[in-house]
Amino acid sequence: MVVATPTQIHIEKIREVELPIIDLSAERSEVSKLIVKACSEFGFFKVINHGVPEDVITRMEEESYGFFAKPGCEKQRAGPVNPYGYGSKNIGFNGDVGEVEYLLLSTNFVSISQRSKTISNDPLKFSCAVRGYIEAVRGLACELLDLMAKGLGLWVSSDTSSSSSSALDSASSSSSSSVFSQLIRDVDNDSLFRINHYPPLILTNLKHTTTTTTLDKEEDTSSSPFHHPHHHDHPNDNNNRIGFGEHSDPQILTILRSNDVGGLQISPENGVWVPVSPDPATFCVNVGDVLQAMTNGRFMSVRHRVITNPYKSRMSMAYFGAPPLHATIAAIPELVTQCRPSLYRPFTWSEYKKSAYSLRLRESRLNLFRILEDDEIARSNA
Ligand SMILES: C=C1C[C@]23C[C@@]1(O)CC[C@H]2[C@@]12CC[C@H](O)[C@@](C)(C(=O)O1)[C@H]2[C@@H]3C(=O)O
Ligand SMILES: O=C(O)CCC(=O)C(=O)O
Ligand SMILES: [Fe+2]
Repeated sequence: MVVATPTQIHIEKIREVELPIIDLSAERSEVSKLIVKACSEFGFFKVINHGVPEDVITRMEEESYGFFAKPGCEKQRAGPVNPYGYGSKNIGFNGDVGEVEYLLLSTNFVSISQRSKTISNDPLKFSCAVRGYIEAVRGLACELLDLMAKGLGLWVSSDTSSSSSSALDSASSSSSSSVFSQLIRDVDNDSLFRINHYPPLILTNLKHTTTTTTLDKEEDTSSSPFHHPHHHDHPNDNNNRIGFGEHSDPQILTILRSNDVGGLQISPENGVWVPVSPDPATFCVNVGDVLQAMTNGRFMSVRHRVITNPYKSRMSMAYFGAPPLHATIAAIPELVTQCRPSLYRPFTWSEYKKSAYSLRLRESRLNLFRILEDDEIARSNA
C-alpha cells in the first residue's frame, strides 16, 4: 500500500478545488458580491440559471459537430485563419501548435453570414444558429459585467431592486450599462466567437504511426526561450497531449461552454494546474487581460490550457467579449488610490491586440504595459 505523505495530500487537495458556482437567479446584490469575490480570488467561475435558452445552445452545438465531422478537405474550404476561418493544429501566427481544430469567427453578423457559405451546406441555418447563440451569450456577458461593476461599487442602476432581470433583457437595455458592458455593447466591438474541437488522443496516436505530425514540432522546443525541460508538471508525463497551450485571454471577458468531456485546466499559481470539471449545463466565465487592467489588478486574468482526453473528443464554444479597436483601456479612477497606484499605462485595444498577436501563446502580454515602481526599476537595473 502506498501511504501519501502530508505534502502529497496537500497537492491532491489543491487539485480538487472546485470553481465557485454562481446562481444568477439569486438575489442580485448577493450575486454581485460573489462574482467580485470569484474574479478577485480565482479569475474563473461557473454560472447556473444563466438564462441562455437550451435550444439555442443545442442548435449551435449540433451545427458545430456537423462541421467537424466533415472530411478534412471540406473543412479546409473555411480556412485558413486570416484572421477568421478554420484552423487545424496551428494557433495564432507565431508557431504555436496544439491538438485542436477550430473555427474562429467575428461576431459581426454580416461577416458570419458571408463566412457561413464556406462552412456549411446550409449557410442560412448555420449563420442563424451562430447569431442566436452570440446574441444570447453576449447578453449574459453584459449582465455579468454589470453585476461586476455593481459589486465594485462603480455603478448603481435604476433597476437595483429587480432580482429577476435576465441576461437577454440586459443585452437590449443599452440605456443602463456599466463602464465594462458598454464596451461590448458598442456596435464597433471587436468580440470573437471560437469553436474548438479536440480529437481523442488515441486517434492522434494512430496518425503518429504513419506521419510526422505538428505535435513532434511542438515537442522540439529546445531552442525556444520558453523551453522548461525540468517542469515538474509537464502535460506529456501521463501520455497527455496539449490541446491548447497555456495562455491568458486578451479580451474583457470569456464565456465558455463545453460538452461533457474535460480537459480545461487553470493555473492559479505558477506550476500548479487545477482541472475544471466539465458541465454542459453551466457556462465557465473568465476574466481577460483588459478587465484585469481596467480593475487595476483587482480581478485576475488567469492562465489556462487544455489537455486532450485519451478516448473522447472535447468540444468547446468560447465567446470573447472585446472593446472596439479605438477604445482606450485604463484603470477605472475609483480603483486607483495612493496605496494602489495605476499598474498599467493606458492603451487602445488596437495597440494591445497588435502586441498580443505578435507574441507566443504562453507569453505574458499585460506585462508589456506594466508601470514599474521606482524600486522595481532600481532592482531591474541592479
Ligand atoms: C498565439 C496566439 C493565438 C491567439 C493570439 C496569440 O498571438 C496570443 C493570444 C491567443 C488568443 C487566446 C484567446 C483566444 O483563443 C484568441 C482567439 C485570442 O484572442 O487570443 C487566441 C489567439 C488566436 O488563436 O489567434
Ligand atoms: O477549449 C477550451 O476549453 C478553452 C479554449 C481556450 O482557452 C481559448 O479558446 O482561448
Ligand atoms: Fe483561453
